[in-house]
Amino acid sequence: MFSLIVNLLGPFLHRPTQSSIQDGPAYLLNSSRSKKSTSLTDLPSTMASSSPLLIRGGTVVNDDEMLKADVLIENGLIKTVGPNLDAPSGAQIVDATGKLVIPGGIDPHTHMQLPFMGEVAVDDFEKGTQAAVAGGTTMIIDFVIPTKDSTPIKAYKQWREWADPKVCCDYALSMAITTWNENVAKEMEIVTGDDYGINSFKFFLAYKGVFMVRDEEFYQGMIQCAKVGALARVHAENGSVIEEKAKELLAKGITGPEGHTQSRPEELEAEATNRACVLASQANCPLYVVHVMSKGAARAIAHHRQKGAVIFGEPIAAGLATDGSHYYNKDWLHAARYVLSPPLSRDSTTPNALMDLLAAGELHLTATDNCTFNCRQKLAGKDDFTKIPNGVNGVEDRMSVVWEKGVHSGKIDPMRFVAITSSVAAKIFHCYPRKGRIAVGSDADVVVWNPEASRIISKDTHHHAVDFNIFEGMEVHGVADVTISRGKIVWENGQLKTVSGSGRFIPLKPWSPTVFSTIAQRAKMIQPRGVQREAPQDLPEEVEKLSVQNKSRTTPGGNSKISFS
Ligand SMILES: NC(=O)NCCC(=O)O
Ligand SMILES: [Zn+2]
Ligand SMILES: [Zn+2]
Repeated sequence: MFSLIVNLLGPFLHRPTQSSIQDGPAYLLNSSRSKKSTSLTDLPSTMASSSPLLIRGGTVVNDDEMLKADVLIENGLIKTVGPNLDAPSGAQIVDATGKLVIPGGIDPHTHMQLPFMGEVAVDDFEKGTQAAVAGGTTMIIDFVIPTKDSTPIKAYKQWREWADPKVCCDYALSMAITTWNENVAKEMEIVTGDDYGINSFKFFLAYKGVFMVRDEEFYQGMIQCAKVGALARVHAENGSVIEEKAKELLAKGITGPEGHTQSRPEELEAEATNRACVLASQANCPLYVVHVMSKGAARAIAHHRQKGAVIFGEPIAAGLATDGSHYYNKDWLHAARYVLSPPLSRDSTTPNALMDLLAAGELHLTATDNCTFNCRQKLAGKDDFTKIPNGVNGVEDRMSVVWEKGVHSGKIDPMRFVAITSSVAAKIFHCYPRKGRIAVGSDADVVVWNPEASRIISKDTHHHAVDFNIFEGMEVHGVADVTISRGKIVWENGQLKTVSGSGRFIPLKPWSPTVFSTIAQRAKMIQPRGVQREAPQDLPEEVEKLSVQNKSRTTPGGNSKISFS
């Protein structure tokens, strides 16, 4: 299969002597952030002093090229990319013959140790990032989610305290806006500054009473996003109608996990996605729709993009590889394991359709929404499906699932694979080419990917803390043989070699050019326009008389009491 792909892609395979970063963001090289920031002069001693690594004999794959080249890594960075490189003294050699050398995966949507629905997700920042690197992902973007009575900055500090000592690969943060007031607007501006490194905000249109915001709050939040150069992200479902439907189902005695999917029909995802796109256009704000689970939602995104809106669509591994038939399984626990929101599609053709849209460029990148609750935690909803903690695994298996459904099935080539698992995320979140590219000067987050190997996914062999796997028994081709994080091997020969806390926080700058170039220009074109007029004159006498008569006239059947003010 792989040799076939290489032959087909012959014209793309060139052999430059060296690749280089053209537009590396200078701020990353002289950052003056807190201890856990990304300054390259502030690497942990384990990394700074690690021996050079030479990856030999592989095919380097970026989102726009495939080339036979060796990759030399020193001090956590890619030092050289080129053919037949000499090994510096003391270098460790990684043999990549017959394999691909790809940028480490970036999962832009995870919830490690999220407190949610009365439970805390069991994959914490340590287990979650270990699972990530075991599957070839070397960076996650997790969400700070303030409760309604907290503040963005307080919550941000909490997330950093949770993550910094535990992460085994690099990570960044996105932030949810769960309430709206002047202080929130002010803190949004603060956290997009250098000291915090947030460049996207997520709005929930679901989870009423918990995280959900009203349309006017969402609209105001997006206006603020556009002002501070941040991307708006949205969980698009109609939370108010979902709540009503859930009550109806419970009243009819439907208490099992099948009620979860029936209370959240796909139309409610499509409606909210469409609404989010409309409101984003009104706010002239770029929009990123997380976990696109249905054809209707994808269609809404495509419709608005065709009208020129800047919108990105993110399907997740679960939605690409499983469907909603599980909710009707006779075994309650089996069905409950698949409860996430929006739910898996009940249309069994949806997973393939979502992959087709990724192939066609109508959807743009993949994530996981990794948010794991074990069987005991899922049982919190045994008498009422609305109490089953929402969330599933994915961070370990995403790369293999996307390879299987995309490349192995012949829908996409390895370059598109790199794009939708890594480079597009790096571009959207403004850390490209530091991340998401094999190039001189980039962070040495590199995976030796074996396109010929296959594995069977199972809870018995995965590295998550959770006690089941929604992909259980699935055979996937494409396996991470070696994962390198910041120049250190963290996964090899089926063994983790991680150090807790060795991952770094990656501050993300606002005004990503991938996201904002058209938005900024459009802002200039759509300034509100007033009309210069003479001051209104008094009405001519005969018109004045007529309007007095009209006021006193009664219509047949009486005057309407309806007021439109
Ligand atoms: N998706 C899900 O069911 N759980 C995590 C929270 C969210 O992203 O909605
Ligand atoms: Zn969500
Ligand atoms: Zn999520």
